[in-house]
Amino acid sequence: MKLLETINDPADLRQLPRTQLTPLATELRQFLLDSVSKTGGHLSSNLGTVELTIALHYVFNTPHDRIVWDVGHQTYSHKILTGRRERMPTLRQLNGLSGFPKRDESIYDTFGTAHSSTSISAALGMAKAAKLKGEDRHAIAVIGDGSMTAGMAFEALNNAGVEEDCNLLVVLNDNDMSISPPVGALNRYLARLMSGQFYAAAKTVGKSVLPGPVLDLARKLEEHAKGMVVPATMFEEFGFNYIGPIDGHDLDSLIPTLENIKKLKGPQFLHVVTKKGQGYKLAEAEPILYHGTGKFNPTEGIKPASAPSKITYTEVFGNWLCDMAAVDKRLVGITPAMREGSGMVRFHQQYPERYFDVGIAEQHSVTFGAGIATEGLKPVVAIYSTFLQRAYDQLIHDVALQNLDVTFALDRAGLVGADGATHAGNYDLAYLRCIPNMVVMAASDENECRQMLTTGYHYPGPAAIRYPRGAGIGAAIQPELSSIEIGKGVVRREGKGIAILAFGSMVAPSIAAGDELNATVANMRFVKPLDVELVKRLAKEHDYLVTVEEGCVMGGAGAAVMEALAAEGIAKPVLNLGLPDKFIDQGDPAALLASVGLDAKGIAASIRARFAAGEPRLVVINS
Ligand SMILES: Cc1ncc(C[n+]2csc(CCOP(=O)(O)OP(=O)(O)O)c2C)c(N)n1
Ligand SMILES: CC(=O)[C@@H](O)[C@H](O)COP(=O)(O)O
Ligand SMILES: [Mg+2]
Repeated sequence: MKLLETINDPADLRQLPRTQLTPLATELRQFLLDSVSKTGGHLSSNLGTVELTIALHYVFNTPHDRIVWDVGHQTYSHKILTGRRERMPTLRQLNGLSGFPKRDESIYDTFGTAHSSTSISAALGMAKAAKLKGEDRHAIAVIGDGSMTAGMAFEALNNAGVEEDCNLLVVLNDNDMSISPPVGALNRYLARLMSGQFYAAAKTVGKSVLPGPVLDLARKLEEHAKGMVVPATMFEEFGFNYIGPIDGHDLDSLIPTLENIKKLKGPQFLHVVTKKGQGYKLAEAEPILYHGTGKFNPTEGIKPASAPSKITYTEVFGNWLCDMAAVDKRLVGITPAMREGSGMVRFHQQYPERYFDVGIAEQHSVTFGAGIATEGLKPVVAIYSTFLQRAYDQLIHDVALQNLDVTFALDRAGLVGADGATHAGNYDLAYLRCIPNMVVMAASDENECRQMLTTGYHYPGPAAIRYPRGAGIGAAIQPELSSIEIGKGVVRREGKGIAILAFGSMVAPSIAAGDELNATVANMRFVKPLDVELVKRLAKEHDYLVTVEEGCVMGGAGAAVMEALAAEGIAKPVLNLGLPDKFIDQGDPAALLASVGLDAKGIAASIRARFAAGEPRLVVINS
């Protein structure tokens, strides 16, 4: 029997002699590779945290001691060691394991994560709560170097450093990578810490004291960290006891160091150095490619698609950005750490001086853009819908209130599939349309996306263009940079009785539903300003109105239509279709849409169900 198969709980792990941990790590890494190659998932980060995960569960008494994983995209080993090994084939699929920690999935998942940089705050809260309740436990935040760049992480450090009675351990998992190469001054600082003599010295110390007195090591480590290389690290200035850097793949360094730290009181900071993709040569060489993968053959590695696939919205944006930058020198492109995901690799190559990866710092990215706009340049902030949630006040206070000319390219709008509820861009229409000065557009196809980007770019105030993850309907894209009229929708299908007012990605399935019901279908294009004239006309010429959006129904585009009707004093039966008032977990995007009735069949069925009873005109439609 394989060692890994004997571990169904961290308590089993803690029974193993230390000598078995290295073979266990080898098995675990192989299991991870096999498993992720069959399901897809975040491979590079998980390969990098195998030893760290084993060491944390081995040394700490989980789940009594709390581990909070930042982002949580590196928790597959944690899932495997905490009783979920056999469910790994269901990872990131409908009704399967989440790709992130989830409190209702396991008692070992102490805090739900997926948006980065929350772990120190959450772990500090747990540590403080333990003190208040008189409970003796450790709280451990494991945070990557990329996630460490966010303001939230520093807000938490600032707070934690003075909480001297808290048993908080922050483990900085430093692999010198975000999704893309890391950026910024913190990265430089960490590189300086790592390049010092101390790294080698700490490893030697870790080994030489085994199995000697543990407190000795702690003292030695402290001496080294504080005196021999850097007088005081930034983390010590924050009030932490800084230990490291140590080799995060060396269990003989990790375990004694963690055992020592466990005995220390107050806020501790352990700096471990790991390699993204560790143990799988292809991922080590190309950690970005293997950051998030689909299914692949591990022997061959990820191969470029043989047949050209349909262009994605992300590519539409990336191409537009380069084309617009070529004709307008004022254009500046900003990404908060999502160069690849947002389609900005080519722009970075072609216009390095106008490209800004600001790190995982969504709030800063928006206000940075606002500052650039005040000087007459034209910032385009490319940001996933879900991550713009982080920068809501910046959007209102810094951009919209001053009516600054910032264009927001909102990728991953609507359901995103395998990442699930944490990453779904379901709220943007609702949270954007209530902000004065904003223009808010939802693209229904690739060409319209390009036109909307141009329209938003030329609009002299804040404008947001939302588009979904993946490919669109395959519309031909016109090369010119043409605009559309702001606040005007278009009727795409003339029918009778029912008018479907569709937004963005819901236009195509609404047309198919319209064909089935002989309904009129309008592509509304703008959520703000809404085409009120079109709404009035459709209301006048039809008996029933239906709004359809891939966004939350509450407060969304359909609500905008209802408000317009009320403001005009028009009473009309209206059905609002969109995402329900619940979080939707991971799964195949098409299946998820169908599950909430947002495919053509579901739209038609909802319309029939809503308007059939006692509505004679529908008898005509159905006949
Ligand atoms: C608030 C937020 N912004 C962006 C992301 C997208 N994202 C996920 S992982 C990641 C890189 C994180 O780097 P690091 O913490 O160093 O972990 P690593 O991937 O190196 O293991 C980014 C940018 C996110 N999850 N949350
Ligand atoms: C963990 C995380 O936030 C990212 O890695 C995210 O999963 C990327 O999503 P996309 O695959 O949609 O770019
Ligand atoms: Mg990293």
